[in-house]
Amino acid sequence: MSGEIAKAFARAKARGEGALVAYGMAGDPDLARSVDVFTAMVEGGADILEVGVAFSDPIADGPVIQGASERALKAGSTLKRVLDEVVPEVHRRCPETPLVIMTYVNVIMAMGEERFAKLARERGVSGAILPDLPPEESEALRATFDAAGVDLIPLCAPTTPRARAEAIAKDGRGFVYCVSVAGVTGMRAELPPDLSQRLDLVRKASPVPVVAGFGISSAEQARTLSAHADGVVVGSALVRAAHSDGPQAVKALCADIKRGLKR
Ligand SMILES: O=P(O)(O)OC[C@@H](O)[C@@H](O)c1c[nH]c2ccccc12
Repeated sequence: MSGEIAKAFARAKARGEGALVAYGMAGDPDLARSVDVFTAMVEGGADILEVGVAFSDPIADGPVIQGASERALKAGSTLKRVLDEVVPEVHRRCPETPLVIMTYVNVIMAMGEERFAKLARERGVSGAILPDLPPEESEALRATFDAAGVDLIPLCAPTTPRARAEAIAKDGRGFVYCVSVAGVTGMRAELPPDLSQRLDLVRKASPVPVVAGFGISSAEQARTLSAHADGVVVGSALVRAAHSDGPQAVKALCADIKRGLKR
């Protein structure tokens, strides 16, 4: 375990707050300016940063993040450049805030799992989220990441059977990412009514914190979920704010959602 992620959740909890995991696309609109977006998230109160690395076929992403992914690729963003140019600078500016790489398995395989884990750790990465990682491969990859000190953060979906969700949670590193809705990333007006109950079940089985993500964009949604989760992930709403209004809007939206997470 990297330890930094556990500490970030503990700090939020000690302040009586749920944690905000803020997602941004590294390289959107370009590498240097995405560093300013991540910095603004932390200024707005984000507890953990999810650093998106663009991939040409982002199957789990809706239109907002797909658009960001295309802009990032056009700006020349690659995993190597994100680890060389984005992660170290965000880590230097925000040394307390754990950084989690979020990308697709192919991107990691192209670099080599071991090389990625070692380089990521050296540059200041605490964990990784790989939504298309097949379950059969997760054990081997978890061992490789464990050896380097990078937490492989598991996801569970609404379609994951209860026993399976509990097993996933028991092997969780960093935190468990509970996906709120079946489908792709993107803001939603309504979250499923059984989400709270699912979170309660996973949380009971989980030795690590549990967060809800997908579809969350408002303080009100964050408030509802904070009774059932240790934190929430906000992605598309922040990516949209960054694209249309820039870092100050990102900071304001993070601060607003953090208000919803006060217990
Ligand atoms: O965009 P949303 O609906 O707020 O969801 C979070 C999400 O963006 C981030 O965690 C994420 C971006 N791409 C993903 C792909 C799969 C799982 C999670 C993600």
